[in-house]
Amino acid sequence: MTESTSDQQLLYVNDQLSDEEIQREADLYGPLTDSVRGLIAATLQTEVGESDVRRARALIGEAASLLRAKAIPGPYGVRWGASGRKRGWGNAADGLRNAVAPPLNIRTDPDGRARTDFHLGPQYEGPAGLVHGGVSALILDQVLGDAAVAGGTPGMTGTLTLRYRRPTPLGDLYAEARVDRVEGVKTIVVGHISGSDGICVEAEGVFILPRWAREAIAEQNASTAG
Ligand SMILES: CCCCCCCCCCCC(=O)SCCNC(=O)CCNC(=O)[C@H](O)C(C)(C)COP(=O)(O)OP(=O)(O)OC[C@H]1O[C@@H](n2cnc3c(N)ncnc32)[C@H](O)[C@@H]1OP(=O)(O)O
Repeated sequence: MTESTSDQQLLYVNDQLSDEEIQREADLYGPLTDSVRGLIAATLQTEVGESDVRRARALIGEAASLLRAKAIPGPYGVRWGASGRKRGWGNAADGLRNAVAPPLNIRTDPDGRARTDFHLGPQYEGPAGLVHGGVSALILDQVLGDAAVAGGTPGMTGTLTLRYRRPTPLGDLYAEARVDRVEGVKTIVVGHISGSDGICVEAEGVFILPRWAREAIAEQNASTAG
């Protein structure tokens, strides 16, 4: 195992928070994240005068100092509470505490399906009035990955193949994914994003349970059997 792999594994933390504590945190930080999303859109769209822009900068700086007074030093990582509920709240695609993440609320089924209705505002623009192709890839990577997790065969994205069939409009959109097949440590998932005119982007992903996770599971199984 390389040093960076073991450093990365330190970011998987079981912090034993109760479901009530997790919910309290979600109720506190979720709205903060939404406020910052609103700020990002306002920063993009504002046409106020120079003095108001300068005043807004000072207020934002004050808010950032307030929040930084007590903060974790690096990435959020992935945390589990006492009941096993997982929080990837720093995730760039759907982290509850990450204002960069599009506002996805992905629902999953244990048969290996995931879906989400979502809205992309002006901060996700690529071509004029249209969704940036990289943003579509980000969303599909997450939705397909969540389908693999829901089906019980999680993995890191090994390969993600996209076909941009028609321009994706900003606004109300839908994405879904399903596990197509499992081949050993590889889970092949297919999905798409659609808008009001139909499917805009199709995706196929190969999600692979990494070697270190396979070794950890094998060690756990050996110690249980022994
Ligand atoms: C707990 C999990 C967290 C689960 C987390 C859930 C969140 C999901 C959503 C977030 C998704 C992300 O952003 S993930 C971040 C982006 N992805 C990454 O950074 C991955 C970087 N790459 C890697 O870490 C690695 O290369 C892996 C894990 C992909 C594969 O490494 P490995 O595990 O050592 O693989 P290895 O033993 O050589 O090969 C196993 C099998 O996979 C095939 N294979 C190997 N690489 C690839 C590949 N890129 N694309 C296709 N197939 C591949 C091999 O041919 C072999 O097939 P066969 O001989 O068995 O047929």
